[in-house]
Amino acid sequence: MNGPVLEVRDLNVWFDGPGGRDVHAVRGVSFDVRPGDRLALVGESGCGKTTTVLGVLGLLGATASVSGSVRVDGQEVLTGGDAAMAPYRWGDLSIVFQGALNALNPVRTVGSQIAEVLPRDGRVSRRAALRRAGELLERVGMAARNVAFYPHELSGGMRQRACIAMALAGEPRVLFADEPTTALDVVVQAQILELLDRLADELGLAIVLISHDLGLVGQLCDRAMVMYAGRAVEEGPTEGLYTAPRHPYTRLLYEATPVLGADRPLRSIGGSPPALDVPLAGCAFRGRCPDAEDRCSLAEPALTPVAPAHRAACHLTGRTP
Ligand SMILES: Nc1ncnc2c1ncn2[C@@H]1O[C@H](COP(=O)(O)OP(=O)(O)OP(=O)(O)O)[C@@H](O)[C@H]1O
Repeated sequence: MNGPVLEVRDLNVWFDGPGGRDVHAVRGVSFDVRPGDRLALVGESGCGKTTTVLGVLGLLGATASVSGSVRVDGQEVLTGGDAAMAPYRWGDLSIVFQGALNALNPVRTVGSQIAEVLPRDGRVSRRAALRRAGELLERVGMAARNVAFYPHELSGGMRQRACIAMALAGEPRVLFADEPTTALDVVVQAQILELLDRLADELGLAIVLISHDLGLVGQLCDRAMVMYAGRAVEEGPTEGLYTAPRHPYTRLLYEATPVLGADRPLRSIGGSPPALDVPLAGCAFRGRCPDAEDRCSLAEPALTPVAPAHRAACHLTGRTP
Protein backbone atom coordinates (compact mmCIF):
# COMPACT_ATOMS: atom_id res chain seq x y z
CA MET A 1 0.00 0.00 0.00
CA ASN A 2 1.58 3.29 -1.09
CA GLY A 3 -0.93 5.67 0.48
CA PRO A 4 0.16 7.61 3.55
CA VAL A 5 0.34 5.71 6.82
CA LEU A 6 -0.15 9.00 8.61
CA GLU A 7 -1.94 12.16 7.48
CA VAL A 8 -1.82 15.20 9.75
CA ARG A 9 -3.94 18.19 8.80
CA ASP A 10 -4.18 21.62 10.38
CA LEU A 11 -2.88 20.46 13.75
CA ASN A 12 -3.16 23.12 16.46
CA VAL A 13 -2.05 22.81 20.07
CA TRP A 14 -2.72 25.27 22.88
CA PHE A 15 -1.32 24.97 26.39
CA ASP A 16 -2.88 26.61 29.42
CA GLY A 17 -0.50 29.49 30.01
CA PRO A 18 0.26 31.62 33.06
CA GLY A 19 -2.33 34.32 33.76
CA GLY A 20 -4.93 32.45 31.72
CA ARG A 21 -3.22 33.32 28.40
CA ASP A 22 -3.06 30.25 26.19
CA VAL A 23 0.23 29.37 24.48
CA HIS A 24 -0.50 28.55 20.84
CA ALA A 25 2.44 26.14 20.48
CA VAL A 26 1.49 24.45 17.18
CA ARG A 27 -0.31 26.47 14.53
CA GLY A 28 -1.91 24.67 11.62
CA VAL A 29 0.73 22.05 10.87
CA SER A 30 0.05 19.49 8.11
CA PHE A 31 2.19 16.65 6.79
CA ASP A 32 1.98 13.10 5.45
CA VAL A 33 4.18 10.09 6.20
CA ARG A 34 4.28 7.27 3.66
CA PRO A 35 5.92 3.86 4.08
CA GLY A 36 9.71 4.25 3.98
CA ASP A 37 9.62 8.07 4.16
CA ARG A 38 12.47 9.88 5.91
CA LEU A 39 11.04 13.18 7.03
CA ALA A 40 12.64 15.70 9.37
CA LEU A 41 10.97 18.33 11.54
CA VAL A 42 13.61 21.02 12.00
CA GLY A 43 13.82 24.32 13.85
CA GLU A 44 15.19 26.08 16.89
CA SER A 45 14.34 25.01 20.40
CA GLY A 46 10.76 25.98 21.27
CA CYS A 47 9.44 26.10 17.69
CA GLY A 48 6.95 23.30 18.33
CA LYS A 49 8.57 20.14 16.94
CA THR A 50 8.10 17.94 20.01
CA THR A 51 4.63 19.30 20.71
CA THR A 52 3.61 18.49 17.12
CA VAL A 53 4.67 14.87 17.51
CA LEU A 54 3.21 14.43 21.00
CA GLY A 55 -0.01 16.01 19.72
CA VAL A 56 -0.14 13.52 16.83
CA LEU A 57 0.41 10.60 19.20
CA GLY A 58 -2.12 11.87 21.73
CA LEU A 59 0.56 12.11 24.41
CA LEU A 60 0.00 15.67 25.59
CA GLY A 61 -1.38 16.10 29.07
CA ALA A 62 -4.64 17.60 30.22
CA THR A 63 -3.25 21.16 30.03
CA ALA A 64 -3.17 20.91 26.23
CA SER A 65 -6.02 21.38 23.75
CA VAL A 66 -5.51 19.82 20.34
CA SER A 67 -7.50 20.38 17.15
CA GLY A 68 -7.19 19.29 13.53
CA SER A 69 -7.13 15.89 11.96
CA VAL A 70 -4.82 12.89 12.38
CA ARG A 71 -5.49 9.85 10.19
CA VAL A 72 -3.75 6.49 10.37
CA ASP A 73 -4.39 4.37 7.25
CA GLY A 74 -7.19 6.81 6.48
CA GLN A 75 -8.84 6.33 9.87
CA GLU A 76 -9.43 9.53 11.90
CA VAL A 77 -7.89 9.11 15.34
CA LEU A 78 -7.70 12.64 16.77
CA THR A 79 -11.36 13.43 17.13
CA GLY A 80 -12.06 10.02 18.68
CA GLY A 81 -9.90 10.80 21.71
CA ASP A 82 -7.50 8.41 23.37
CA ALA A 83 -9.53 5.28 22.61
CA ALA A 84 -9.16 5.96 18.87
CA MET A 85 -5.37 6.46 18.99
CA ALA A 86 -4.53 3.76 21.56
CA PRO A 87 -4.57 0.80 19.10
CA TYR A 88 -1.97 2.53 16.89
CA ARG A 89 0.32 4.04 19.53
CA TRP A 90 3.45 1.89 20.12
CA GLY A 91 2.17 -0.37 17.34
CA ASP A 92 2.02 1.37 13.96
CA LEU A 93 3.37 4.63 15.40
CA SER A 94 6.22 4.60 17.88
CA ILE A 95 8.62 7.13 19.33
CA VAL A 96 12.08 7.44 20.81
CA PHE A 97 11.54 10.29 23.25
CA GLN A 98 13.86 13.23 23.63
CA GLY A 99 16.35 12.38 26.39
CA ALA A 100 15.18 8.75 26.44
CA LEU A 101 18.67 7.38 26.99
CA ASN A 102 18.81 9.15 30.34
CA ALA A 103 15.32 8.07 31.33
CA LEU A 104 15.95 4.33 31.57
CA ASN A 105 15.21 2.96 35.02
CA PRO A 106 18.65 2.60 36.69
CA VAL A 107 17.63 -0.26 38.99
CA ARG A 108 16.21 -2.57 36.33
CA THR A 109 18.00 -4.47 33.61
CA VAL A 110 17.68 -3.34 30.03
CA GLY A 111 16.06 -6.67 29.13
CA SER A 112 13.30 -6.35 31.71
CA GLN A 113 12.56 -2.81 30.55
CA ILE A 114 12.26 -3.92 26.93
CA ALA A 115 10.22 -6.99 27.92
CA GLU A 116 7.75 -4.73 29.70
CA VAL A 117 6.83 -2.87 26.51
CA LEU A 118 6.42 -5.96 24.34
CA PRO A 119 2.92 -6.40 22.98
CA ARG A 120 1.17 -9.16 24.87
CA ASP A 121 -0.73 -11.82 22.97
CA GLY A 122 -1.92 -14.06 25.76
CA ARG A 123 0.54 -15.31 28.40
CA VAL A 124 4.19 -14.92 27.50
CA SER A 125 6.78 -16.50 29.77
CA ARG A 126 9.51 -14.30 31.22
CA ARG A 127 12.08 -16.37 29.38
CA ALA A 128 10.31 -15.87 26.02
CA ALA A 129 9.98 -12.13 26.67
CA LEU A 130 13.70 -11.84 27.44
CA ARG A 131 14.53 -13.83 24.33
CA ARG A 132 12.47 -11.39 22.27
CA ALA A 133 14.19 -8.46 24.05
CA GLY A 134 17.55 -10.00 23.06
CA GLU A 135 16.41 -10.25 19.43
CA LEU A 136 15.44 -6.59 19.49
CA LEU A 137 18.86 -5.66 20.88
CA GLU A 138 20.49 -7.64 18.06
CA ARG A 139 18.31 -5.77 15.61
CA VAL A 140 19.89 -2.49 16.82
CA GLY A 141 23.44 -3.84 16.68
CA MET A 142 23.91 -5.01 20.29
CA ALA A 143 24.66 -8.46 21.63
CA ALA A 144 21.60 -10.24 23.04
CA ARG A 145 23.44 -10.80 26.33
CA ASN A 146 23.03 -7.08 27.06
CA VAL A 147 19.50 -7.90 28.30
CA ALA A 148 21.14 -8.69 31.65
CA PHE A 149 22.92 -5.34 31.91
CA TYR A 150 21.82 -2.33 33.93
CA PRO A 151 21.74 1.04 32.11
CA HIS A 152 24.85 2.31 33.95
CA GLU A 153 26.81 -0.62 32.51
CA LEU A 154 26.18 0.62 28.96
CA SER A 155 27.68 3.57 27.08
CA GLY A 156 25.43 6.47 26.03
CA GLY A 157 25.29 5.15 22.49
CA MET A 158 24.29 1.66 23.68
CA ARG A 159 21.59 3.12 25.95
CA GLN A 160 20.21 4.99 22.98
CA ARG A 161 20.27 1.78 20.93
CA ALA A 162 18.36 0.05 23.74
CA CYS A 163 15.75 2.85 23.64
CA ILE A 164 15.42 2.37 19.89
CA ALA A 165 15.01 -1.39 20.46
CA MET A 166 12.23 -0.59 22.93
CA ALA A 167 10.51 1.64 20.37
CA LEU A 168 10.67 -1.23 17.85
CA ALA A 169 8.94 -3.67 20.21
CA GLY A 170 5.50 -3.11 18.68
CA GLU A 171 6.84 -3.47 15.11
CA PRO A 172 6.01 0.11 14.10
CA ARG A 173 5.63 1.38 10.57
CA VAL A 174 6.47 4.95 11.57
CA LEU A 175 9.19 5.76 14.10
CA PHE A 176 9.46 9.29 15.49
CA ALA A 177 12.96 9.97 16.80
CA ASP A 178 13.10 13.15 18.89
CA GLU A 179 16.67 14.54 18.96
CA PRO A 180 18.05 10.97 19.14
CA THR A 181 21.69 12.05 18.96
CA THR A 182 21.71 14.92 21.45
CA ALA A 183 24.24 14.38 24.26
CA LEU A 184 26.20 11.86 22.19
CA ASP A 185 29.65 12.54 20.75
CA VAL A 186 29.95 13.01 17.00
CA VAL A 187 31.19 9.49 16.29
CA VAL A 188 28.30 7.92 18.20
CA GLN A 189 25.88 10.42 16.62
CA ALA A 190 26.92 9.13 13.20
CA GLN A 191 26.48 5.52 14.37
CA ILE A 192 22.93 6.21 15.61
CA LEU A 193 22.03 7.89 12.31
CA GLU A 194 23.46 4.90 10.43
CA LEU A 195 21.39 2.60 12.61
CA LEU A 196 18.18 4.51 11.85
CA ASP A 197 19.12 4.48 8.17
CA ARG A 198 19.63 0.72 8.23
CA LEU A 199 16.41 0.07 10.15
CA ALA A 200 14.49 2.17 7.65
CA ASP A 201 15.92 0.07 4.81
CA GLU A 202 15.62 -3.34 6.47
CA LEU A 203 12.19 -2.88 7.99
CA GLY A 204 10.66 -0.50 5.45
CA LEU A 205 10.19 1.79 8.42
CA ALA A 206 9.26 5.43 7.94
CA ILE A 207 11.40 7.72 10.10
CA VAL A 208 10.37 11.15 11.35
CA LEU A 209 13.49 12.77 12.77
CA ILE A 210 13.05 15.75 15.06
CA SER A 211 16.15 17.90 15.21
CA HIS A 212 17.38 21.46 15.65
CA ASP A 213 20.29 20.63 13.34
CA LEU A 214 19.56 21.24 9.68
CA GLY A 215 22.98 19.85 8.74
CA LEU A 216 22.41 16.58 10.56
CA VAL A 217 18.98 15.87 9.08
CA GLY A 218 20.49 15.79 5.59
CA GLN A 219 22.45 12.70 6.58
CA LEU A 220 19.26 10.71 7.13
CA CYS A 221 16.25 12.46 5.66
CA ASP A 222 15.33 13.30 2.11
CA ARG A 223 12.50 15.66 3.05
CA ALA A 224 12.28 18.28 5.78
CA MET A 225 9.70 20.59 7.27
CA VAL A 226 11.23 23.69 8.82
CA MET A 227 9.20 25.00 11.73
CA TYR A 228 9.18 28.46 13.26
CA ALA A 229 6.91 29.74 16.03
CA GLY A 230 4.68 26.66 15.81
CA ARG A 231 4.22 26.74 12.05
CA ALA A 232 5.77 25.09 9.01
CA VAL A 233 7.58 27.89 7.19
CA GLU A 234 9.25 25.79 4.52
CA GLU A 235 9.11 22.18 3.39
CA GLY A 236 10.81 20.34 0.59
CA PRO A 237 13.69 18.07 -0.40
CA THR A 238 16.46 18.40 2.20
CA GLU A 239 19.10 19.08 -0.43
CA GLY A 240 17.03 21.95 -1.84
CA LEU A 241 16.74 23.54 1.60
CA TYR A 242 20.55 23.79 1.71
CA THR A 243 21.21 24.84 -1.85
CA ALA A 244 18.14 26.95 -2.58
CA PRO A 245 16.30 27.87 0.65
CA ARG A 246 13.21 29.93 -0.09
CA HIS A 247 12.50 31.18 3.43
CA PRO A 248 15.01 33.55 5.10
CA TYR A 249 14.69 31.55 8.33
CA THR A 250 15.84 28.35 6.60
CA ARG A 251 18.77 30.19 5.08
CA LEU A 252 19.82 31.69 8.42
CA LEU A 253 19.30 28.38 10.22
CA TYR A 254 21.64 26.72 7.71
CA GLU A 255 24.20 29.52 8.03
CA ALA A 256 24.11 28.98 11.80
CA THR A 257 24.73 25.24 11.43
CA PRO A 258 28.28 23.85 11.40
CA VAL A 259 28.62 21.52 8.41
CA LEU A 260 31.78 19.46 7.95
CA GLY A 261 33.71 20.58 4.91
CA ALA A 262 31.59 23.71 4.33
CA ASP A 263 33.89 26.65 3.72
CA ARG A 264 31.82 29.45 5.22
CA PRO A 265 31.67 31.47 8.43
CA LEU A 266 29.08 30.52 11.05
CA ARG A 267 26.50 33.19 11.85
CA SER A 268 24.04 33.16 14.72
CA ILE A 269 20.46 34.30 14.17
CA GLY A 270 19.90 37.53 16.06
CA GLY A 271 16.92 37.98 18.38
CA SER A 272 14.61 35.25 19.63
CA PRO A 273 11.35 33.68 18.52
CA PRO A 274 8.14 35.56 19.39
CA ALA A 275 6.02 34.79 22.45
CA LEU A 276 3.23 32.41 21.55
CA ASP A 277 0.79 33.53 24.26
CA VAL A 278 -0.22 36.67 22.36
CA PRO A 279 -1.79 36.70 18.89
CA LEU A 280 0.82 37.15 16.15
CA ALA A 281 0.27 39.85 13.55
CA GLY A 282 2.04 39.42 10.23
CA CYS A 283 4.96 37.07 9.63
CA ALA A 284 6.23 35.57 12.90
CA PHE A 285 9.83 35.83 11.67
CA ARG A 286 9.76 39.46 10.58
CA GLY A 287 11.40 40.82 13.76
CA ARG A 288 14.55 38.79 13.01
CA CYS A 289 14.39 38.79 9.24
CA PRO A 290 17.05 40.80 7.39
CA ASP A 291 14.80 40.98 4.31
CA ALA A 292 11.56 42.09 6.05
CA GLU A 293 9.42 44.69 4.30
CA ASP A 294 6.37 46.66 5.44
CA ARG A 295 3.97 44.07 3.99
CA CYS A 296 5.47 41.41 6.28
CA SER A 297 3.74 43.02 9.27
CA LEU A 298 0.33 43.03 7.60
CA ALA A 299 -0.49 39.35 7.17
CA GLU A 300 1.05 35.99 7.99
CA PRO A 301 2.22 34.44 4.71
CA ALA A 302 0.64 31.14 3.67
CA LEU A 303 2.70 28.07 2.77
CA THR A 304 2.70 28.16 -1.04
CA PRO A 305 4.42 26.11 -3.76
CA VAL A 306 7.76 27.58 -4.90
CA ALA A 307 9.12 24.59 -6.83
CA PRO A 308 8.07 20.96 -7.36
CA ALA A 309 7.45 19.37 -3.92
CA HIS A 310 8.79 22.54 -2.28
CA ARG A 311 6.67 25.10 -0.39
CA ALA A 312 7.55 28.20 1.59
CA ALA A 313 5.63 30.71 3.68
CA CYS A 314 7.29 34.04 2.88
CA HIS A 315 5.92 37.16 1.21
CA LEU A 316 9.26 37.51 -0.55
CA THR A 317 9.51 34.01 -2.04
CA GLY A 318 8.83 35.36 -5.53
CA ARG A 319 12.34 36.76 -5.31
CA THR A 320 15.56 34.91 -4.70
CA PRO A 321 16.03 35.22 -0.95
N1 LIG B 1 3.50 21.49 28.85
C1 LIG B 1 3.64 22.72 28.37
N2 LIG B 1 3.00 23.76 28.93
C2 LIG B 1 3.12 25.01 28.42
N3 LIG B 1 3.86 25.32 27.33
C3 LIG B 1 4.53 24.32 26.75
C4 LIG B 1 4.47 22.97 27.23
N4 LIG B 1 5.24 22.18 26.41
C5 LIG B 1 5.77 23.01 25.48
N5 LIG B 1 5.35 24.29 25.69
C6 LIG B 1 5.68 25.45 24.86
O1 LIG B 1 5.36 25.13 23.51
C7 LIG B 1 6.32 25.66 22.63
C8 LIG B 1 6.87 24.57 21.75
O2 LIG B 1 7.70 23.69 22.56
P1 LIG B 1 8.35 22.35 21.97
O3 LIG B 1 8.99 21.60 23.10
O4 LIG B 1 7.36 21.62 21.16
O5 LIG B 1 9.47 22.91 21.01
P2 LIG B 1 10.64 22.13 20.31
O6 LIG B 1 10.80 22.76 18.98
O7 LIG B 1 10.42 20.68 20.34
O8 LIG B 1 11.89 22.51 21.22
P3 LIG B 1 12.85 21.56 22.05
O9 LIG B 1 13.72 20.88 21.05
O10 LIG B 1 13.60 22.50 22.93
O11 LIG B 1 11.97 20.61 22.80
C9 LIG B 1 7.36 26.38 23.49
O12 LIG B 1 7.03 27.75 23.54
C10 LIG B 1 7.18 25.72 24.83
O13 LIG B 1 7.55 26.60 25.87
